[in-house]
Amino acid sequence: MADLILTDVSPIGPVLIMGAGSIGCYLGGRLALAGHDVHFVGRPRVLDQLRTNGLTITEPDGKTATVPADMLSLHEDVPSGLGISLVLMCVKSSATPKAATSLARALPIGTLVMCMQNGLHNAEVARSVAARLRFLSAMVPYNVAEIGPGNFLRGSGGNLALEEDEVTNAWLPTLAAAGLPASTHKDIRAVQWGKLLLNLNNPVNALSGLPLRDELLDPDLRATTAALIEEGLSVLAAARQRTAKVTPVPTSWLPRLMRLPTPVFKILAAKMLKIDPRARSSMADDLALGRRTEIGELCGEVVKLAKSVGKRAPRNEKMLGMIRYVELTALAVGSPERGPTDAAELRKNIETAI
Ligand SMILES: NC(=O)C1=CN([C@@H]2O[C@H](COP(=O)(O)OP(=O)(O)OC[C@H]3O[C@@H](n4cnc5c(N)ncnc54)[C@H](OP(=O)(O)O)[C@@H]3O)[C@@H](O)[C@H]2O)C=CC1
Ligand SMILES: CC(C)(CO)C(=O)C(=O)O
Repeated sequence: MADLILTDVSPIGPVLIMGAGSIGCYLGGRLALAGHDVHFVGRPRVLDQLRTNGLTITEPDGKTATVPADMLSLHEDVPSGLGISLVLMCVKSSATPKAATSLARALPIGTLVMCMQNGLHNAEVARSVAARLRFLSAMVPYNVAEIGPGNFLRGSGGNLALEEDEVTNAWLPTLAAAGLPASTHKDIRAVQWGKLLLNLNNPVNALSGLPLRDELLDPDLRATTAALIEEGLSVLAAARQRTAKVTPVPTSWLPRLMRLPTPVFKILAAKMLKIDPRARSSMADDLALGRRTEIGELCGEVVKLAKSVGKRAPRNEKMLGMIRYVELTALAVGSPERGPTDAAELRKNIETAI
């Protein structure tokens, strides 16, 4: 039953979603449900599902709504001449250069592109290949998973964070009215680093083969993530890089919190555990589909920052190597050939990395 309602067409110009995947379909779906003219650029694999089933959005409280297939504007290439007023860049980081190039070929000079991706440098990378467009950074705090054909579930909470600029400030009411509350931030880099520290859980989640909630309830897996975050925090301190708080508790508390016994963790981290039991990390999706992951944009950034201040980050180096190995052997985690990584062994590997 549809609990959310398609509303009237809005006064702003069309929005283009570059990369119709989990995040793109959720954000674009919310805007379409609010009556905006949304154009989705994606792969036939995803677009065919949307053509057959429409686009369904499910919220954490179970509320669901569908944009019918005949109301979706789906494209395999970036369309030109539509007067696009905003692009949401939702491809994985490794796809940014190609996606930015395609956008620049089709869209007018100065078109606003908000990079909604994890990691730190997508906007700069995009600018370096497509300087004629206006790329800004943003951060998505919540998880989105495809739970059925064309059905995208937001599995956790939080508000979008956008790089502060007069143009992003102007978009806030529109986004909020579409159910996408957002705030703007002068120091978006600090926000991105805060999110990156949380994303150090992505490889642990991906290797575990478990949904996020189950993974966070395993003490060895939590301790593995805690070890990666702890190292990240010490590198950030050495580099004097600020991080913004992106969780209910300050990021610096996370290692201690995550090492608590599970019954205590369950109580103290109750808000953090408000995750749909089906939610998994974006890196788990990548490994399951045999795709390149964003490990270089996550653990790789900690390793790079450490080098820049004459240090090393052995735990993040180790995790980077482990994920690269899985990518190279291209066997899905959880498949009979590979199986999930043993939690206690993973913890030992990371905690003792030198
Ligand atoms: N999923 C989540 O819960 C969260 C994800 N993020 C971040 O958001 C970003 C997007 O993640 P997510 O939505 O999970 O990724 P998905 O892989 O689900 O979606 C991206 C889609 O874009 C497609 N694509 C890539 N390049 C192009 C192109 N040039 N033209 C058309 N389509 C293209 C991809 O196809 P193909 O696979 O063929 O490349 C894929 O279908 C990532 O940086 C991720 O870290 C942030 C917060 C939460
Ligand atoms: C929301 C979160 C932290 C979930 O792991 C994420 O960013 C991801 O899956 O990439």
